[in-house]
Amino acid sequence: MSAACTDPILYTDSASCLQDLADKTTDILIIDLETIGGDDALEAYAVRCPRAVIIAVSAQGSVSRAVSAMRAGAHDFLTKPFSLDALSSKIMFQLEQRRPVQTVAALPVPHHAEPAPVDTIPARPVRTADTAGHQARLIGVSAKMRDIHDQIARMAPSQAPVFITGESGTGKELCANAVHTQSERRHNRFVTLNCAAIPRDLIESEIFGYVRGAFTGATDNRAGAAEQADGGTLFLDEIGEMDLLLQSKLLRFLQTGTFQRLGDTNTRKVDARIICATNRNPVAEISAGRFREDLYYRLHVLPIHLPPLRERRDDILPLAETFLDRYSNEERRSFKGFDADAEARIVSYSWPGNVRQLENTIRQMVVMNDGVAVTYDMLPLVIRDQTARPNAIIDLSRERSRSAPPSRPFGTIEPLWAQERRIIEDALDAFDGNIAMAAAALEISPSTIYRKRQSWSARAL
Ligand SMILES: Nc1ncnc2c1ncn2[C@@H]1O[C@H](COP(=O)(O)OP(=O)(O)OP(=O)(O)O)[C@@H](O)[C@H]1O
Repeated sequence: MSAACTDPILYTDSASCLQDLADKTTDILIIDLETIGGDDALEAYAVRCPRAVIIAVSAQGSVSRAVSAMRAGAHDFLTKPFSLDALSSKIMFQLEQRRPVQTVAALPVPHHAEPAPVDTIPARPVRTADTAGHQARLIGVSAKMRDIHDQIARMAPSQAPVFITGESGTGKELCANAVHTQSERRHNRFVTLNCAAIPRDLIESEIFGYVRGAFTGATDNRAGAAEQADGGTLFLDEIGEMDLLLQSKLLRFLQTGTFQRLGDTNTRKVDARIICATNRNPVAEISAGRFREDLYYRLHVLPIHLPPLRERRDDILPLAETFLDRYSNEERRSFKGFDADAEARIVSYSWPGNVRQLENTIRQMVVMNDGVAVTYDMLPLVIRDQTARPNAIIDLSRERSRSAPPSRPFGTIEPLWAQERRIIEDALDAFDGNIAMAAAALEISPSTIYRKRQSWSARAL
């Protein structure tokens, strides 16, 4: 241990330790949980020293205590009193895991090729797509989209991470899939994990998996998205939704290719190319302290920015025609195209919800009408009338709940979700349905608004 630890420093108060850690490179942290004030405080250390080995020690030696410390960022746990030998072997083990990849591969560390424990159950069905054909093609004829196609073709053969930005509905997931299907990884899986769609405290187990007993309800061993994407591509959508602690774990994964399932002491190694996407401004997120700068630079190797649809109007008609064709076939309608007035309106509309809004609009129109040509009158009111709220078309549940009597289980007290809903809807009204702007004004992420809307729809059913 003395060979591994040079210049050990003993701190007896948390504040000065944290202060010093900001300026020092620290390899090993041995943290007494009772001294620092528990798991919440431990997170601060893990965030401050993402590369350090963290061994938590505590007088309370229960399994749940150890698991919660490890969820808060510790790599291992020791119950007091412990021998120096025990501490030393845990540190040496953790340091071995951090050796460069070729050394780790040579170690007898459980690799993904390790025979699955008998009680291992299949990974949670994270959304995946394999070779081309299971996902729609990324359509675009505008100069901006031609440039994107060109970037995708150049980036696909690389192993480097791709960082995709763009407003919601601009096609970031489709773009990520195009990178995968044009790469040599296309024969393996494309695994998508939408960080905005799962509760924050479950994101880690969804990415890295967990072992039985890691937390209440973990009754089996489960592989996470990273393991499912071995040999293929892991697409982390809405990466801005990850909390800082998990960001530091992701950083470790990117640096070493290794990770541990939640509650596991075995280190696993996978070869997954990472593509991530966000509809937030990553630089602003870094300034606001919500996104780790070092993680950003790790991920932001091959950037792609998808422009909003209103900035590439040449794409609108080809997209609209593709969707018309697709949904006419699906719904058994006879539409063959748009008449001149309908076409002019579709092309001039601002499409604040981007391609997703265009696709939903065409689909809705096809379901509600039939004929050879789409006429101006068939267009939803919000498209015909530019002054109408643009989100009306996609938010039928909201109208339904507005006309429904308010649910007030405790007399005059409005439930929190309803108050929240009112505030969000007012902000949407103030910005003419523009989710990105409403979210910015409320200082929340656009995906939070989407998520809330989903939960309101579920209540309205
Ligand atoms: N260029 C395109 N060609 C064909 N379809 C597209 C294109 N761009 C987007 N779409 C379609 O629009 C919808 C939204 O696309 P996608 O989910 O990729 O957007 P996103 O930017 O990832 O959205 P979010 O940020 O909300 O996750 C999907 O149904 C997708 O198939």
